[in-house]
Amino acid sequence: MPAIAVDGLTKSYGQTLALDDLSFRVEEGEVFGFLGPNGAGKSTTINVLLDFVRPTAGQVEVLGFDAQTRSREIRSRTGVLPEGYQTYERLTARQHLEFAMESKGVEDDPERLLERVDLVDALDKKAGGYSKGMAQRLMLAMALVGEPELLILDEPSTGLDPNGAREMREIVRQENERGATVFFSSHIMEQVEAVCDRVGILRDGEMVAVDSVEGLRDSVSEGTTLRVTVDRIDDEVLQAVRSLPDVSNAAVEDEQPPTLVVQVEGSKTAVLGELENRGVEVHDFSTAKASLDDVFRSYTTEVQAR
Ligand SMILES: Nc1ncnc2c1ncn2[C@@H]1O[C@H](COP(=O)(O)OP(=O)(O)OP(=O)(O)O)[C@@H](O)[C@H]1O
Repeated sequence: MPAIAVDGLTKSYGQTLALDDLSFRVEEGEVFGFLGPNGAGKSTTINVLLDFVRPTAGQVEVLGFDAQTRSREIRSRTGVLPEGYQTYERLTARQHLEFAMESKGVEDDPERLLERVDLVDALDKKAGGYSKGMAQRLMLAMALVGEPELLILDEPSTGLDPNGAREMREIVRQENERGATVFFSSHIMEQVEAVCDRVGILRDGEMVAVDSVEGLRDSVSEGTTLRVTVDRIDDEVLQAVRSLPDVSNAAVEDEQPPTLVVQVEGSKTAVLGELENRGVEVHDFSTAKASLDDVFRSYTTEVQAR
């Protein structure tokens, strides 16, 4: 049974088509990153999963339960960190957690939860005085209440400094090791790259790619960037490299020392071999995979590089 099964989900807000026949699965036990630019439909999708928003068309199941008719069962088994959190100024962290326990009908230990998110010092402090990062940590602790089967985190690193973001990633890993499925939306490539088994990229309400980070990287045309430092580059050499079958682009990056930057689809040895055949001495070379940022840009900008 998939943890999340979305089939033909469409959502219109009046004239605005927020989700357009969206289908995807999140398998049990995986960490799934849900990426997309502003307005792509990430929050709308999450709101449908939790039955805060009703679909115009389509089927949605979460943990095997229909999202519309069995939302109570879903919510009691799911930990949610919503976008645009709101803490209650007059309640302490402990009271927030007690409230979360009560509404889910589960028992948990507020102190242990706050230790996990590094907020135990604020146990009995009112949330009115919290920084943004503290409030976000508290919301995360609330999502963790009762060891949920599924965690849905909407932009979880909002308001967190780099340390907080790292700790958040660590918590995602721990929760996943304990057996939870994690579904989180983000604009932040690093977050997704570091913890996700698979990534789905949403654009204008449609899923334009779903794959592992590695698979997505391989799918964009600039698969690997090869940077070669040589003793000389002339036009003839450059043209010869450009006309190799696996090369999509080649350019002179630097004159001193002469450096070629080559986008290769397949093996880099053909490039190095061609240079050698032409009597060009290779001093040094390095390869870099397309970053997830490149992948994201290639799938979500108007003129797709594919
Ligand atoms: N309640 C609403 N009423 C009208 N239009 C809405 C409503 N909620 C969302 N939309 C529209 O639906 C589209 C998708 O919005 P959504 O908030 O789901 O995107 P998102 O990917 O979560 O964006 P962001 O990254 O900015 O949070 C947008 O065009 C948005 O303007």
